[in-house]
Amino acid sequence: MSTLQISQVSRWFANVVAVNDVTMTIGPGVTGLLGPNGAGKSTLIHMMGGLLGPSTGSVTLDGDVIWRNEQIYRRIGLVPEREAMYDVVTGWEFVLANARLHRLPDPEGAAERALETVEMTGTQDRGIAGYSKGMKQRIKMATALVHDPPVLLLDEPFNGMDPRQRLQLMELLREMGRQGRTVLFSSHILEEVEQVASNIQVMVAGRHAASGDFREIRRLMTERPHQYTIRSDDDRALAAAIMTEGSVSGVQLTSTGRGIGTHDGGGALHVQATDFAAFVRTLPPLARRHGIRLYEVAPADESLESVFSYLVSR
Ligand SMILES: Nc1ncnc2c1ncn2[C@@H]1O[C@H](COP(=O)(O)OP(=O)(O)OP(=O)(O)O)[C@@H](O)[C@H]1O
Repeated sequence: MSTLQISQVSRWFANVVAVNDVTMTIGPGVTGLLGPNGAGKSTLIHMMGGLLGPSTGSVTLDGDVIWRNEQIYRRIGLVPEREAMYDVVTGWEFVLANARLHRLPDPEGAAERALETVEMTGTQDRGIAGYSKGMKQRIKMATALVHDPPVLLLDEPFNGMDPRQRLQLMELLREMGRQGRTVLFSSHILEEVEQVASNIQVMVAGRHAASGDFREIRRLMTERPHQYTIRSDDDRALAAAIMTEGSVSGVQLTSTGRGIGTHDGGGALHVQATDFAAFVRTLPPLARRHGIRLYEVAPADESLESVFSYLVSR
């Protein structure tokens, strides 16, 4: 059982701060590292995998510093995001070469086991150049697993996979977690992370924004104030009616200048609801009671960015 500890870690590149004062603990089982593009996930994974050193702070595995510690690399397997591989060799040759680089006592046996784990024995003698994205991903996975490491790090492993390959990889990661390995993978898709990870760490703009199981992360996201844009045949009357609702914390009317109160095609009502479920439930009967016709109710801030910025600003 292995534990990665990231303590007050920052990493910058010239004047770009990629990772900003992050502290987190990653234990056995599957952890999802969730965050939008540019959040610093790859940089953090590279530091955990020993490819990069932190500018400040420390990254350790079971108490041992990872950076420039050759001995520790035997305990870590890293599946990088980039595609580049030695296309001229076969899957078997590639995995075997990695087994030899690790100076394993039985490189052939290790390569065979790793290829079996990722279900690539049937196609292991074909050139990598002819593999699909998912197959390449599995070969990368086999090279990361060839020395049977207790820690497995994967950078955006589901990118470019078709649904079937995605399900297979999810099952493989779950299995690795069940075996007691410490598995961490990055993703920018909450649903993906939810399905595999028992623990989620959220990163936004280089900072550690939240952590917990998917229920806690979901709750943080759904209980945040929701913004809606509403169009109706009488926005002004609707605004007045909505203001009496307990689930609403703010109402604002905008118009195109042709008069508020009648639907002129450009005006709208902007509502901030604190209780998302209650608001959605009460709006239609409320409009009916006041004889107002609803044309459109649209969430105004459903982008991933806004969800994450909310998490960060808590
Ligand atoms: N080698 C580098 N040199 C300069 N800037 C870098 C370098 N590596 C990362 N960055 C910058 O650090 C920030 C975080 O990048 P990082 O790749 O870690 O994020 P990410 O969450 O993995 O995003 P993505 O999913 O797009 O890879 C970005 O602004 C990126 O441009």
